[in-house]
Amino acid sequence: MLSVRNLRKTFPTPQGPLIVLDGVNLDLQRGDSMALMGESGSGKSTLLHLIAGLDSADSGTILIDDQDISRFNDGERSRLRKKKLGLVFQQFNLIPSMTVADNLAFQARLSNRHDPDWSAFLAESLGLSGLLDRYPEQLSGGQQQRVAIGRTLGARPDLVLADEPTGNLDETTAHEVLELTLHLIAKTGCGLLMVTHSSNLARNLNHQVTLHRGRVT
Ligand SMILES: Nc1ncnc2c1ncn2[C@@H]1O[C@H](COP(=O)(O)OP(=O)(O)OP(=O)(O)O)[C@@H](O)[C@H]1O
Repeated sequence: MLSVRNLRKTFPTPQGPLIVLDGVNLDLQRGDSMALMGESGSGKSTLLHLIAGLDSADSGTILIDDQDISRFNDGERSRLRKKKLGLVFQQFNLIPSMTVADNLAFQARLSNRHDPDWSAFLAESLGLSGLLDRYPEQLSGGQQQRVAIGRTLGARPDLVLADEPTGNLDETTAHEVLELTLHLIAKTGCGLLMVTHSSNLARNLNHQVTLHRGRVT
């Protein structure tokens, strides 16, 4: 479902162009999970942003379900994000003025895919059923990230892109949140590409790749 070919990205800097991605190739099938690792500054977030259509590559192709999104204009990219992609970040990015229930339903409502049964199933699976009337500031970090993951899966994305989703959590909580996420990813059959610095966490995903000197190894 995701196929990245020969992706190149440079950033202009006062010292000249900085080559961050120098011919990246990557494949991810539906229902599969992949950990994207690499040292700080190796280009992991840059790659995720390109796949999410938040930035443009210099050259190369990004096929999502056989559509080359690197040729998409801004409107097409934003429609793609709404219809097919789910994004999860290290910062939970919940809406502080909304309850857990409304945060959970937010993405699905935006995509016209709100399904109360699916929402209730996600809340139950993520251990959030007893917290639906609370506000984000009344939750722990792990609970907040579980809401963020439920909000993303609520819209039934085909591909979830997660940038250090457990980076703000302690190790035990990070493992718990990841386990729940992988269980739900398997249940929905979507793909997961997750940036992590932790080889302990990466081990739980089906595939592990590393970005080094602009390439995936
Ligand atoms: N908009 C930009 N302009 C110039 N340089 C940039 C820009 N965005 C990122 N970079 C540079 O590109 C390189 C890759 O950054 P990126 O954030 O993708 O790395 P990363 O692997 O995600 O790092 P970390 O693990 O620290 O989050 C870094 O050297 C960074 O300074």
